[in-house]
Amino acid sequence: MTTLAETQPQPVAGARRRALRTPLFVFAAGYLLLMALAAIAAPLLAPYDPVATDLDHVLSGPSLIHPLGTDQLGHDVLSRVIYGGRVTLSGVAEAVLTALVLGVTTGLLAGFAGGWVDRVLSWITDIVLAIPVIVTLLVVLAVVGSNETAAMIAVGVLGFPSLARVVRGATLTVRQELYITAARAFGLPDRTIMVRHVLPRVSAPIIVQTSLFAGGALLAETGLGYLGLGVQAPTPAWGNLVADASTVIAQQPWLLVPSGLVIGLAVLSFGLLGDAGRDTAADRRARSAQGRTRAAVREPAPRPDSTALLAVRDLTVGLPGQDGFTTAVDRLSIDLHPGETVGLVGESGCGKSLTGRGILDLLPAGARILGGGVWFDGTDLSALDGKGWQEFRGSRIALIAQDPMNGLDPTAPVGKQVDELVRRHTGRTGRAVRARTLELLADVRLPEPETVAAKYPHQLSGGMAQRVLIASALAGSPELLIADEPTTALDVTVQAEILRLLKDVQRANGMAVLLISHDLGVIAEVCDRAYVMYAGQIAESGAVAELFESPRHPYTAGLLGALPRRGTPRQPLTTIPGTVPEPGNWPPGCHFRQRCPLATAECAAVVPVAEPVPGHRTRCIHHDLAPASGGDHDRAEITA
Ligand SMILES: Nc1ncnc2c1ncn2[C@@H]1O[C@H](COP(=O)(O)OP(=O)(O)OP(=O)(O)O)[C@@H](O)[C@H]1O
Repeated sequence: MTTLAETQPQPVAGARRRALRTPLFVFAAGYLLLMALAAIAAPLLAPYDPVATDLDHVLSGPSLIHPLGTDQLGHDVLSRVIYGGRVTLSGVAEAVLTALVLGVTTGLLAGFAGGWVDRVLSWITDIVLAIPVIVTLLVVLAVVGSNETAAMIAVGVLGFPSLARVVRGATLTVRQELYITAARAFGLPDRTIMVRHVLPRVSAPIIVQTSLFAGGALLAETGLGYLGLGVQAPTPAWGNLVADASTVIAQQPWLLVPSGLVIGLAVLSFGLLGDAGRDTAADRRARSAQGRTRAAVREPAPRPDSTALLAVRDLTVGLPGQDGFTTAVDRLSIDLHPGETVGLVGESGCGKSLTGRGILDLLPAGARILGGGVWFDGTDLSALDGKGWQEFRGSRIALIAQDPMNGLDPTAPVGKQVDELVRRHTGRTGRAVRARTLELLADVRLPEPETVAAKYPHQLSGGMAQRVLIASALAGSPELLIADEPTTALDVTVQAEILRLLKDVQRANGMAVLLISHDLGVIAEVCDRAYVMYAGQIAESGAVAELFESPRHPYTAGLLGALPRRGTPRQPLTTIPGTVPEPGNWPPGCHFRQRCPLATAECAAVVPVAEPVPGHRTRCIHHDLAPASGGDHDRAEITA
C-alpha cells in the first residue's frame, strides 16, 4: 500500500544522503578530492621539482628514488603527475564554472519566464550547440596562442547549451508545481522563487549534467595537451604526460600507465558522480511542460459600480483547445465585502479553482483570461504588471490551495519557508523574523511551533501542513484570503478543526474569505453568503440561510437534496443524475438543462440570465417552480 508520505516528493537533502552512502560515490568523490588536494599541496607532496632533470635515471621504471619512474629527460613522473593535476584540474574547473554559470542562468530563466524569453534563449543555445567544438577551439588557440584558460573557457561556452537544456526542462516541470503557485500567491518575487525554490529542486539534473560535462572537459583538456596545444613543455599537465609517454612507448611502455590511470580514474569518477546525482533525480516526478500563462488581449470590463473589496465582473477564462480557446469560466461576477466570508460552491469541474486562480492571475499554464476584470479595493488588477502583482499577492490577497502537501516546498524546513514570507512582507530582519514565524505557527494552533518549524513538509500530517499554509497566508496580513478546497484532502475530524481555525483567524484578523468548496456542508458551516457555480457560470447566489431554506435554482436544490441532515438518519438522499459537462461540451441555452428535472424546450432556446428574486439571484427561467428537490433546509441541520 502506498502511504501519503511515499507519494510526496522526498526532500533533496534526504535523497542526497542516500546517494552519499553508496560506495561508488564515496570512491569517486574521494578520488577527485584526493587529486584536487594533491594538486593544491603539490609543493609539499611532490618529491622533486617537476621540471628538474635527472639524466642518470632516464626512462627508469618505478624505483625507491622515483616511485613512478622517470621520463625521457629524467623528470620524476610522480612529481609531474601531482603538479600536472594543477593545470589539468584547474582547466576543468574553469570550463565547468563557465558552463555552470551560463547553463544554469539560461536554463532557469528560459524555463521559468517562458514566452519570448524562452524562445530567444533557446534560439541562442541552439546556435551555440551547432558550432563545431574542435574547429572553434583551434580558432581560439590560433587567436590567443597557447592560452589554456582561454581554451577551457571556450570549452565551457561551447558546452553550456546541453546544461541549459536540462535545467530548462527540469524548471518547466517544477514551475507547474503547486508550491510554486503558492509561493507566487504569497507574494514572493520571481527571482527569489527561482533561486530558493526552483534551483534546489533542479539541482539533481544539474549535478548529473555537470559531472558528465566535467568528464568531457577533462578529456578535452588532456586532448589539447596531447596535441601540444595546451600548456607548453616543460610545464606538466596530464595530457602532456600522455604525449611524452606515447613518443617512447616502444622503449618504456610503463610511462603511459601513471598518466593514463589518473586520467581514466578521473573520467570514471566524474561519471560515477553523475550516476549518484541521477539517483537523486529519480525521486523527481516528471510533469508535462507548457508555456507560461499571461492574460491575452481581452475584452475590457467596465469599472464596477460597487463598494465591494473584491469585485469580479464578467470574468471569462479560456483553456487552450484545438481551435483556439474553450471557455471554462463564463462571464462570472462576484462581490466580496471587507470581513465577509463568501462561499463559491459547485461540483468538481464547474470552474471554481480557475475562478480563484484567475482572480490572482495565477492560472495554470495555457489558460487565459479572455474577458472581464477583477477590481480589488477600487484597483483594476488587470493593470498590474509583474512587479505590481508581486507586491500585491500575499500582502493584500493570499491563496491557499487544496493539496496542503504540495503547497509547501519539499526541500526546505517549513519554518524557513514561513521566515521567507515574514521577511518579505513585514520587513523584519534577524531574530525578529523567526519570532514572528513562531507566533504565526502558534496562531494556527500548531503545538510546539519550534519543533514544527524545523520539520520538512513530508514529516507533517496533512492537517499540520494546512495549518502551516494558513500561517504562511497570514504572514502578509492580507485583506482577502482565497481558500480553495482547504479541507478536501484532509480526513473528517481534521476538516472540522481546519474550518474552525479558518473561522477564528478570519475573525481575529478581520479578513474577507472566499471559500471554494464542492461541499455545501462546509459552506453552511462557515459562510455568510454563497455563489453556487455550475459549468462555468453562477447558477444562484444569496445569503446562505436563504439558499438553504428556499433555493431558487434546481441545481442548488439538487445539491441540497444530496446533503445528509442531522436528526433525519433514515431519509434517503437524492442525487443529481449525470455529471458536469466539460468546458466545450456545454449545451446551448441553460447549462444545467440536461440534468434538470424542470427542463423544458424553452431552456434549450433561451440563454438564462441571473435574475434577482427576493433574497437571491438565480439563472433559471423556472425559478418560480424550484425547489424541485431539497429545500426547506435549516442551516443548522446540515452536517459538515
Ligand atoms: N490546466 C488545465 N488544462 C485543461 N483543462 C483544465 C485545466 N484546469 C482546469 N481544467 C478543466 O476546467 C474545468 C474546470 O476546472 P476547475 O479546476 O476550475 O474545476 P473545479 O470546480 O475547481 O473542480 P475541482 O474541485 O475538481 O478542481 C474542468 O473541466 C477541468 O478539467
